[in-house]
Amino acid sequence: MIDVAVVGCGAIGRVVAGALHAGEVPGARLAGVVDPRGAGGLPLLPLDEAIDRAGLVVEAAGQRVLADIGPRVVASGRDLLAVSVGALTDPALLRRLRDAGPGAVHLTTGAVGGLDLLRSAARMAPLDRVRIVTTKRPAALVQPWMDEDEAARLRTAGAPVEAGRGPAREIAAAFPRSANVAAAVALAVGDWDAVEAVMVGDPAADLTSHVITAAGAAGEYRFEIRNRPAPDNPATSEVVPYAVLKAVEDLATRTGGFR
Ligand SMILES: NC(=O)C1=CN([C@@H]2O[C@H](COP(=O)(O)OP(=O)(O)OC[C@H]3O[C@@H](n4cnc5c(N)ncnc54)[C@H](OP(=O)(O)O)[C@@H]3O)[C@@H](O)[C@H]2O)C=CC1
Ligand SMILES: O=C([O-])CC(=O)C(=O)O
Repeated sequence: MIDVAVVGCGAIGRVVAGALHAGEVPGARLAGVVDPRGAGGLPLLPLDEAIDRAGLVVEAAGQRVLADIGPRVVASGRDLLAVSVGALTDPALLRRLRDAGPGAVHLTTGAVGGLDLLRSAARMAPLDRVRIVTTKRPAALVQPWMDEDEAARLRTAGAPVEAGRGPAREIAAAFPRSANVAAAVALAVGDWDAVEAVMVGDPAADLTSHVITAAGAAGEYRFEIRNRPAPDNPATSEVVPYAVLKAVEDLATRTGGFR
């Protein structure tokens, strides 16, 4: 049985911690939740105690928190399941997490699919022309670094507007609550520079979409994902905590079963 600590009790962490606490994940149980805002009735722990008690720490709190706590978690010998994978745009953090050990780092597939096939194709030969176009409700894409005009252009958009376009490394850092998937694609193809990310705000986007395209010697790929936004955080797709729970279950039941 793995004891799991969940850091961050928002749209993702609350569902993950709730399912673990209710005994819904074979081989895993909740050690506690870390969140300065509280844990909505779930057992709340200070970070140090959570790391102490857990075999696996799930980060579901944001890119800055992953950067702050990640190296410490793996250095303590606990495994880390990272949700805010856009933090890995920082090469120094990526290196520290890779080298820190003895705990291992696992990444959730989060809001997207197709990463396994992209990884296989890139292993055969480098992929080029990799792109991810993310379309969400415009308000979810407003960022603190935007000037008034840019933020207003998004907030009042009556039609789709491009909010950002560039290398996955830049876009995943510029939209930390919305473009972790761009980092996930770059990590899957093993090349930050090969992946272009485009962020679109669309007032008619009832569903959040991620369209991933890639081409290379292995073939041509197009994955279109259309996710329902989480009711309490429209920047996050509702399916994400279930991707986390699937990863926790896979880690907890490494022997036997079908994946
Ligand atoms: N890989 C993927 O596909 C996806 C990744 N994400 C990533 O997951 C993150 C979490 O998403 P979501 O649950 O929707 O976000 P929420 O904002 O709903 O929840 C995050 C929670 O973490 C809390 N928190 C902040 N700092 C800390 C800290 N130091 N320790 C513990 N808890 C803390 C927040 O509190 P407060 O509000 O007070 O800051 C909040 O309660 C996003 O920021 C994003 O980076 C999201 C969607 C998809
Ligand atoms: O949940 C989503 O659809 C994607 C997202 O916010 C992210 O990658 O940060």
